[in-house]
Amino acid sequence: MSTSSTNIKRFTREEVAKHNTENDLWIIIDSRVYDVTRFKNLHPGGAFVFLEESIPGQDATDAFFGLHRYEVLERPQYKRLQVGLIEGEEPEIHGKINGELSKVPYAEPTWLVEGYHSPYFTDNHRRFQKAIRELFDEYVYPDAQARELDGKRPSQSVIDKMAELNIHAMRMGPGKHLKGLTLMNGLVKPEEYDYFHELIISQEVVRCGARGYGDGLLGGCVIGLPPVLNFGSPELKAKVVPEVLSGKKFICLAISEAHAGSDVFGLQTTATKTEDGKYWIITGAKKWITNGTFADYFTVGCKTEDGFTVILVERGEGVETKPIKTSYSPTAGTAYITFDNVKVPVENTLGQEGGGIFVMLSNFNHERWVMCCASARSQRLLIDECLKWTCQRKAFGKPLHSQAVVRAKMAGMIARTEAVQSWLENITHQMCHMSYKEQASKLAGPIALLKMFSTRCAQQSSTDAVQIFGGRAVTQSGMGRFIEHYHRAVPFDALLGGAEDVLADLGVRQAIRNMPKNARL
Ligand code: HEM
Repeated sequence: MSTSSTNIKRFTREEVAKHNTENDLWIIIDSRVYDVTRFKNLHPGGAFVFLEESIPGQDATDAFFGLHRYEVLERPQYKRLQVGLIEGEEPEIHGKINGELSKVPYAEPTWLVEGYHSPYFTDNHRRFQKAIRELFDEYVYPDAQARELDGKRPSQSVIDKMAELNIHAMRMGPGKHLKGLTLMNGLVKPEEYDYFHELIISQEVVRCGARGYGDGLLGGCVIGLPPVLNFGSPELKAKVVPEVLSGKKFICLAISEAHAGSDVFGLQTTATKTEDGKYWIITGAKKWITNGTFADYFTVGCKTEDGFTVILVERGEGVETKPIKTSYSPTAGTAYITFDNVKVPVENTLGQEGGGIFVMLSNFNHERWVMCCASARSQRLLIDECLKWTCQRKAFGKPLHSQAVVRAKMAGMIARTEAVQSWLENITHQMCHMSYKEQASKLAGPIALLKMFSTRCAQQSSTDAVQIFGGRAVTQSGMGRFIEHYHRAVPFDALLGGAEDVLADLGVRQAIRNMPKNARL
């Protein structure tokens, strides 16, 4: 036995082999030596596993990684079990390294993989991605894991950190609202900021693998603030926008109702004017409202005399929000909201009275495109998890990937993910070169079809991932915890922003409308 300069004791494998009894039991995992003599009786997997023939005093690396995620070794209570390292060896296995790109094939989009090229992303995008990833790995990822467990909304400290760098503002896309702001400590100038920068933020958020938290992290603002930005009066914007973008107040989009989801004309929440014409009186209920439980502002779709009108409501008398228990976590703050004779100044009307459909439609494209960014990136988590698992898990004496059926599932998963990202990058490029109006006329169909395609791919891949992980994909802890979470939450992706069939139909109807009158077979 020797002690290195870093004070870690070094043992030869022969020395470790002597600690091979029930009362003196050591094991080796990736060159690290663990004394599990006392721990074995507390081990969640039982004491007996340590007494099997191939374990006491021996290298248990393969046995360990067939049953545990790397993160188990990082927990402080287990780190303490390490008594030293093997002489002349260094640990090689690692879990997630903060800020780094995954080296697992297809786990990152091509533009981030060394040796590959992209016509769309510049060096500035690359520097931006690196800075965002470092920040999110350090602050967002740990908060996401903790909040998924306790169900609380994302910590204010994370929201403040993002506000400091103007990330909430950047999530609204390029535009006038960025003017004069310092973005990511000056890494990108407001006039340089484009949809590819925004795509990077939307894609990095979902790497935390916590779907409810992802929405909790001000998803409501991404869809609820644009109507204020684009259609609010200058006075209203001057009050609300800085409060929301600085993370001091929260906003959500409140359109869907128990009896009307995608069908905005079926809404029953009504807004009627007071006799003096100065106020709206709003009554009704909204359902499935992301961030609603903690929102201060509600961008509300209302039935009015002239049709459908969008009005900004501030939390106050007559507004009540109740949490809805969803298939993902309460972190998202999904709410059932009731408005009981809520009095709102008419100055809070967003856009024209009766022009609500225009307000909503102009919001849909960007909103659905953000959803595509998230869905496309989230599918890579499945690839990353499944490739690692199929390599480290041995069944019938061989790694899982030795089964052709497993490889075939992986092939589909990779092909679908790459197809979705490529189409997304193409559409993003179009957005960078089109006015908002052009985007509305030329891209509504393609974005709807991409969203439909992306979530179908995601659902197929998640079903395949469950098959690959087996029983582990249905438990909320352990090896398959991210797969379990993904599979549980993915149907939601396929609904928000319009159900798959509705979007598919929208895309094809637009194509039919654009058919040249003289085209014949
Ligand atoms: C320092 C060494 C070890 C630590 C700290 C440890 C810790 C844990 C923990 C925390 C769990 C709960 C599940 C999870 O969070 O993933 C677990 C489960 C388990 N462990 Fe270990 N373990 C160690 C070594 C081993 C070894 C060497 C074996 C096998 C030879 C083993 C077999 C199991 C089994 C069978 C389960 C149950 C797995 C399941 O429910 O899917 N463990 N262990």
